[in-house]
Amino acid sequence: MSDSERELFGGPLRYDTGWSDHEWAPLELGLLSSVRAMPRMVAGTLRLAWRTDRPALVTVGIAEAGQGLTAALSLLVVNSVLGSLLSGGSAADRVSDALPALVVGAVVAVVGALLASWSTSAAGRLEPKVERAANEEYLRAAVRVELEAIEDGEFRRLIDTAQYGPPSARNMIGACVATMNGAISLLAVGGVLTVLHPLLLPMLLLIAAPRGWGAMRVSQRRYLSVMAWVEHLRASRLIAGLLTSRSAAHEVRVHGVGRFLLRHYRNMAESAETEATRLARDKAATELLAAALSGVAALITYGTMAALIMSGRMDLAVAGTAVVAVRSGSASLGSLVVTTNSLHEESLYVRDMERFLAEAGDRSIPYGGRPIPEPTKVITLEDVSFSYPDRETPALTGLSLTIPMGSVVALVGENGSGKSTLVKLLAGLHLPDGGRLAWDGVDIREADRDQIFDRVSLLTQDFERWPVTARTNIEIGRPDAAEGDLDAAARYSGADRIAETLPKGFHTLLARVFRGASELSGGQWQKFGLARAHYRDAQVIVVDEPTSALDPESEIEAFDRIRGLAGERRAVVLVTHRMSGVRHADLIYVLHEGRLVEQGDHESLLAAEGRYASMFHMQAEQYGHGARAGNGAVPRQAGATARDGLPVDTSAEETV
Ligand SMILES: Nc1ncnc2c1ncn2[C@@H]1O[C@H](COP(=O)(O)OP(=O)(O)OP(=O)(O)O)[C@@H](O)[C@H]1O
Repeated sequence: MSDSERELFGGPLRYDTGWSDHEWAPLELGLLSSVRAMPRMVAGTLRLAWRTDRPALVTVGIAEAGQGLTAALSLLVVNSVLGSLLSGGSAADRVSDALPALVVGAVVAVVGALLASWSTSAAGRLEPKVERAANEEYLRAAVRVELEAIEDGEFRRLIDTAQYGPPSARNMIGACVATMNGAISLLAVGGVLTVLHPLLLPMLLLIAAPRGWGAMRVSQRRYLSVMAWVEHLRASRLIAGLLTSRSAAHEVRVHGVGRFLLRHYRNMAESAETEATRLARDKAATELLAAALSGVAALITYGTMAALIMSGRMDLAVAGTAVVAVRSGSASLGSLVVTTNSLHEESLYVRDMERFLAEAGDRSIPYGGRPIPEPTKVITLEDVSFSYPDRETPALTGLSLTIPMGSVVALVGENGSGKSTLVKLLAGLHLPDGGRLAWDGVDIREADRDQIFDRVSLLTQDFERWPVTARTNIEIGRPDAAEGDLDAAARYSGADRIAETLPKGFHTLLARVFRGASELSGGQWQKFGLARAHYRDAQVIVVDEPTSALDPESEIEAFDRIRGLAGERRAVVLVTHRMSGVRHADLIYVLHEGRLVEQGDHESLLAAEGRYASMFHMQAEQYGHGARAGNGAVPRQAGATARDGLPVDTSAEETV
């Protein structure tokens, strides 16, 4: 770590995401522990593949076992050929003796090649299927979990890590096939050697073990080097990004941050180079040590073999076969180490995904439940309380109120008073901790939640700006509708006029990052949001701060339109800090610290001179219009609007 990393970031720059927990995974396994962990990892992959495409898996299995058999057969062929070549007689006789075995060897080699390509094609078929199946399982589980799980930081980390599960499951197929291949060839070679001479197998292990250890160590060193580079690279990319970013451009120039960061950039590059040199030296030393150990083992093995041959206890042909076997066996072991390592790393992500699926299953929104009467007449809350898991003070306490259909209900209160939380409870996104929330007498805990979702239209402050076309941005309000009235929805909110100005009208992509796309202003987006809420055509329409980005004229229009959404069978629940929008609501609920403190219509609440009245007057007085003089009437014609769209008392204005 460089001084600059210490000074700028307080240490190495590591991500605080779920996947970063596994960044060091390849260093966790030693030679023995990887052998021990192999059956578990292979079994996990096989289970996944079995669920996805059994014929392909069986094909891979047969082809791999067949390849093991061909490896064993080819060793026996080598033994037989060497036996013929080293026997007595003329050279021509010896070669013609060896000919049948050579032909068998050629056939075995062809069969082996065919089996290898059969296995490759079946594994290639299996891999994308496994990834797709795992991806679908992951995404299906993710969209069904309760909102509370989504808001839980630990669970979010799990969702984040689990997204790497599907590609890892795919990679595991390849790694598993390679591991199986290595293990089967090793077994085949071991089996043949044992048959040829009982001492040959221990000799193979003796010579192959240092190679395996060396391969494992070199791969770990290489990984360590990559990781050291990654952290440096990450830090220098961050600095380079800041130096060229638009948002930092002002301070980079005026405050001299450019010079400061450039100095650190150079400092980090220098220490990265020093580290790279050190690692290269270390790697070379490890490789040398592994080669020396392997050389010593080879010396012992070949020395023993020579002694055995000279004492007549080993046939020369067997010794020749053993040399070939030892070479191919140690190569198999080397690649086995590498593939087991990657199998281990990938399996960690697959395990995370399995953990996610299990937890998501426990935290998912249940299917089915009691049906809700159609159409709903009223939503009632009786003594409802709700706390967020990580908060000590409840967000809502003892809340009793009703939302009758056919009315406009406004929720007002200071920041953090619980309005948005109440909205989430109404929409069925959270369940109350205490009390009862019922749709026409059906408690939400027992109700069919999908039916509730179906009857709610949600336009929140941070409603989604989908990176799709303008048209789909409205139609996504009810994505499965056979045919909705797009024109009426767009006309309703004024989105039609915005679409006219877009290069491809309603077919314009709304996402600045893509070529040919357009971006809307905040207020224009809100009009699309309103159109979406209209298009959804639901029974309960919840609008949370719908006008914060609108200009005064549009805001007044928007409030009129939102009120217009209410019908005999519909209710509009309006959350806003703009008191001008609240005035015409049929019912106003005033929340304070999670409790309902006042309720009534605008006139009665003003007359009560309580919290609502003081909030209303305070907002009006801010603009110096002496709202207390009148009843706080808000002009409904754009011409008489205050410049910022806040309540204006026209009679007071005349006085002023
Ligand atoms: N996802 C959350 N996790 C934990 N606490 C939350 C969460 N959302 C809101 N809260 C807390 O619950 C309380 C009520 O918040 P809520 O968002 O319902 O208030 P609000 O009246 O809508 O506020 P605002 O006017 O600022 O939108 C606050 O104390 C807030 O900090």
